[in-house]
Amino acid sequence: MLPENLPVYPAPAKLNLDLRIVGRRADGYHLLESIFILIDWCDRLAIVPRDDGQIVLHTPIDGVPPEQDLTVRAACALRQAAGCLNAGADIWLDKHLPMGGGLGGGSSDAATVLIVLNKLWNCGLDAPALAQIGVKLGADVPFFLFGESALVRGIGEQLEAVSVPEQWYVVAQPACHVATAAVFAHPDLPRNSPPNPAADYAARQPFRNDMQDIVCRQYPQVAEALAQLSEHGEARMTGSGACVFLPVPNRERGEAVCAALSLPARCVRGLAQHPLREII
Ligand SMILES: C[C@@](CO)(OP(=O)(O)O)[C@H](O)COP(=O)(O)OP(=O)(O)OC[C@H]1O[C@@H](n2ccc(N)nc2=O)[C@H](O)[C@@H]1O
Ligand SMILES: Nc1ncnc2c1ncn2[C@@H]1O[C@H](COP(=O)(O)OP(=O)(O)O)[C@@H](O)[C@H]1O
Repeated sequence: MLPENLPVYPAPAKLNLDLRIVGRRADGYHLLESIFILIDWCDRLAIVPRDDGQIVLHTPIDGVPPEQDLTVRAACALRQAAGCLNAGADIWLDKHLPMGGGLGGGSSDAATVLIVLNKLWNCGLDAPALAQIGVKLGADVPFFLFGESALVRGIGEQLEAVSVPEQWYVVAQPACHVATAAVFAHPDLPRNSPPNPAADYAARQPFRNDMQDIVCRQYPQVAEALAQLSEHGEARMTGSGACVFLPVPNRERGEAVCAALSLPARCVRGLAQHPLREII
């Protein structure tokens, strides 16, 4: 899928271990408090600069026009912000993460492009400048640029590091795509969880996801996936779904749970840091 002999840049997925809606902005966007972690399930990208000013995605995704792909939008936004208007790039994306699954794949792809092209084009932008570009592409992009477990607040732009114990997870993939905007617009969505600014893994427990009940009502496949996973422990939905996850003590246990489910699932490990952390 990627050309041979080129460096491969990973774009890891995220899980929302805890997700609360604590209010709403004047423009209708919801204010969240969420513990985000990175996991070792990744899209893979190859990125090579070109000097004719063109940004070419060689691997368009079915149903996503290249100019709307978050990789291309990230490259264009960086070029604009850095003022290097003649910079171009060849981009190849080897997509592994389910789309619209609440795993943040598109945002992570965008973050990886920002990190890598900031170096390859010698833009010299610092992390806050990249995050400012990123949040306009997607609410989860600043988290991927932050590069470690975080308490994320606002709509995704306020980040604070959180120490999360090393952990394995089973991630199960119901056969549906959740329309995030419709879930946020639902009249019965809980919007008033009490704010709790403590960036502390233990103090925030028990974890929950304020979007989960509405999504389960509207998508029986998500409810069924949660019911199956819950037979093995405390399962929850990630983001606005559709994927659901279960913490497990080790890989062996995770593989055994996957084998017992009747839907696609994989055992993944939490990452302490983004694999590109050293070049962020
Ligand atoms: C809830 C999270 C948690 O990570 O879900 P996932 O997308 O990862 O599942 C994200 O914050 C999702 O943010 P984002 O990725 O920007 O959502 P989008 O699909 O772009 O938003 C679609 C629509 O949902 C509403 N929206 C989105 C984010 C937010 N904090 N409040 C909102 O009210 C807005 O109407 C927006 O136009
Ligand atoms: N590179 C990309 N990868 C995934 N989705 C993309 C990409 N570029 C644009 N999109 C669009 O963004 C939507 C949300 O993608 P994704 O980040 O995978 O979901 P989620 O926010 O639920 O984790 C997709 O349905 C797709 O239309």
